[in-house]
Amino acid sequence: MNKKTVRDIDVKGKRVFCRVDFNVPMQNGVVTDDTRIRAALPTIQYLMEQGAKVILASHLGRPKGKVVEEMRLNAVAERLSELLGKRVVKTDEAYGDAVKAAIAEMNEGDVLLLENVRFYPGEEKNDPELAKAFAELADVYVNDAFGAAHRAHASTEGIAHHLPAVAGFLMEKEIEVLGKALSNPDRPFTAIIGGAKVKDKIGVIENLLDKVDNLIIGGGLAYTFVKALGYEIGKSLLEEDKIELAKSFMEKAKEKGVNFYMPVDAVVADDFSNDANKKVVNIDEIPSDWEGLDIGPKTRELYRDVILKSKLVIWNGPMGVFEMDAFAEGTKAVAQALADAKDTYTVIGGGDSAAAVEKFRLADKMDHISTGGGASLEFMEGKQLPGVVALNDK
Ligand SMILES: Nc1ncnc2c1ncn2[C@@H]1O[C@H](COP(=O)(O)OP(=O)(O)O)[C@@H](O)[C@H]1O
Ligand SMILES: O=C(OP(=O)(O)O)[C@H](O)COP(=O)(O)O
Repeated sequence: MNKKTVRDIDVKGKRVFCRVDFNVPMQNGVVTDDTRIRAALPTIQYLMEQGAKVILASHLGRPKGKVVEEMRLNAVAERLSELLGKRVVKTDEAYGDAVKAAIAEMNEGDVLLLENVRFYPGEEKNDPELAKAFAELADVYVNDAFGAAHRAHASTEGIAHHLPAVAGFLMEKEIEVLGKALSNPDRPFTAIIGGAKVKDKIGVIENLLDKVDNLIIGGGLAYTFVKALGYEIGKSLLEEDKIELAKSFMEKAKEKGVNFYMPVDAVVADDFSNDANKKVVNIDEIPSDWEGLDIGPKTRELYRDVILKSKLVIWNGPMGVFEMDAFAEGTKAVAQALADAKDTYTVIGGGDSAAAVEKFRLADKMDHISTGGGASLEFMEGKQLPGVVALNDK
């Protein structure tokens, strides 16, 4: 990465404003998945060891510029305290006199967590006044919030123009791993794209066709491609106005010599429910009243073979409606193949794919699970991430 990192600056005795992505799932005021908090620990612990006063800032959810009680960061501060084995002070605001007073009390190595930065309308608008107010709290800015790096907000972008601005270790690792995957990939290089956000992901496919040897399509996304081949897809997910684009991608794949893999069979159901009647059919035999909710057994085998022969695989988006056990087998099979592919570097991106890998207890078998869904996709599309661009060059 051509950006400075925490290693390139002296932080001893300095107040460090460190933007993290603590946008974690919560239920009834309890953090239900602390992956993103744990992912930021190396940077936080490094700053503590170096004698910095660590001021952490994050968003949680989308409160739209207002205080939403359930989106306060108190539970996050508690979880972080447990993980660090040290009390983390939490302020009820993210800037202003009370916050300044709390910071003035800090000793070297102390950690303080500001309130949800999205409680202020200026955050998402990247308001220069708010960016300045954040900057006034500190001497140095560190961005370790890879998951929010595709957002040009006051705490991810604006503030970087007022202070020495460097990347944290998580940011560095994400950019390095994803960058390596795209710039100098080990081959065969395979991308697996699934999930349901057809509109968001179709752009990624076009870009990936310039880079990969194999492109595997699954999940709800696949049916627009099946339709493009002229087959009946029943009530399966369809993005009607993307059919022509899907056709053009299949042609582009042929021109470029990219192996384009689509499901050859599917698990279809007569209802979108775990208890629906279901059966396995060939992909050109989907009954008109049924919908495809998972890839079938032949497809699972085909995809497994491709994965095992690959040296690098990036995976974004589940193969089926894995939240329902009846349609989880396809996603599980792909996750298992990735876990079994010992000589293959595996990168998982996207909230649901990461959750699926966790659900099947295979997370520790993957080489890299990205903390950013939208961010990793935008990065893989070749877009510049504003949160990274704003940091100081090496
Ligand atoms: N065949 C399908 N039909 C409908 N929804 C599907 C299908 N396959 C997967 N999905 C849904 O796609 C969702 C995840 O899609 P998406 O948000 O694009 O993935 P990610 O979060 O990994 O980027 C899951 O909730 C899953 O149930
Ligand atoms: O959870 C996040 O994005 P993701 O679901 O795409 O991984 C990030 O914290 C960014 O949140 P946002 O999409 O509300 O800006």
